[in-house]
Amino acid sequence: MSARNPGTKFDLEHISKVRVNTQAVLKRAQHIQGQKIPTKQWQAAWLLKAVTCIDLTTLAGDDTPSNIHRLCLKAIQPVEHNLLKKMDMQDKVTTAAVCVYPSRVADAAILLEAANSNIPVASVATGFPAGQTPLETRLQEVRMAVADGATEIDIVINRTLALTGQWEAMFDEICQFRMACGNAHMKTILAVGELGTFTNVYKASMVAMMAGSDFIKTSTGKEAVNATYSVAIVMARAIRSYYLSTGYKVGFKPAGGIRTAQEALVWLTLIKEELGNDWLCPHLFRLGASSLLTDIERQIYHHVTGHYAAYNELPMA
Ligand SMILES: O=C[C@H](O)COP(=O)(O)O
Repeated sequence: MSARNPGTKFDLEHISKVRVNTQAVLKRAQHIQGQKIPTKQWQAAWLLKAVTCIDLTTLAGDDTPSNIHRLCLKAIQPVEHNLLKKMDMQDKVTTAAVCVYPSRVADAAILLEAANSNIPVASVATGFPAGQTPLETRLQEVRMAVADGATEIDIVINRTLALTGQWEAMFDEICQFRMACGNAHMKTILAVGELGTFTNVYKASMVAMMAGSDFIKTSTGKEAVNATYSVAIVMARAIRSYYLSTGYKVGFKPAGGIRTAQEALVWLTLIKEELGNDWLCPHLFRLGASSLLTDIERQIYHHVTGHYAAYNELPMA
């Protein structure tokens, strides 16, 4: 991770002045989508970069110790060794983190320690996904996840406070979550699909960063609308503006519904264009995804071998 963001004082004047130009954002998003993604010869390398930025996630009601173990083993070796060798990759490639519910943190932490891996365990918390539980319960959840071994905490904001314009109250809550995180890095999920306007998304991004978030994250993956390119542009502009005024680089994590290698390439392009190369690393960019890796593996296999035979699938006669 880069230097921790210590946060700033709550700046009501700055927050009240924010007005986002929706048309300009939509136009920019269209432009990014129409951009040429990396040429074929570079795509395997870009896809490998995407793998190293994935928070490999399972957030399901039927999660058990065994599927958490499988998730961790996949995070330790996300791409087959032979393929890496063919790409002249000597380094170990792992995903950036695993991301699980608080009750499953210990399962992941114990397995990763036994496997001698330092892949961080990220835990969602604070009443994920809706955040509609009492503040004390939400704080307690953060403390328990940290005690069980999570070194990254993905908190959800209180959308009620955002939608009723109580930005300072939201700032105060996030500051308390930050305290409860201790040394763990804090990613703040805005649940953009429930914030109504781009202006609210920008304001929520700013408040989250002022309160000391190390990352801002689009979505829980459980809202009807999750990570979109237009919302990402709004959040990236807020990150850039916060960096210019404080000198601190806050990370960005799109999450929810990201399933294909092609989308991963667009996300990397967007970050490169909006925030620059510094952000193209796991310290400042994560892809939150439960089912993206399979397609990336398939595409890497295709690029390396020249075949489109379905990787990890039975060959057709
Ligand atoms: O935080 C990560 C998201 O919950 C993952 O969403 P997804 O299951 O749609 O990939």
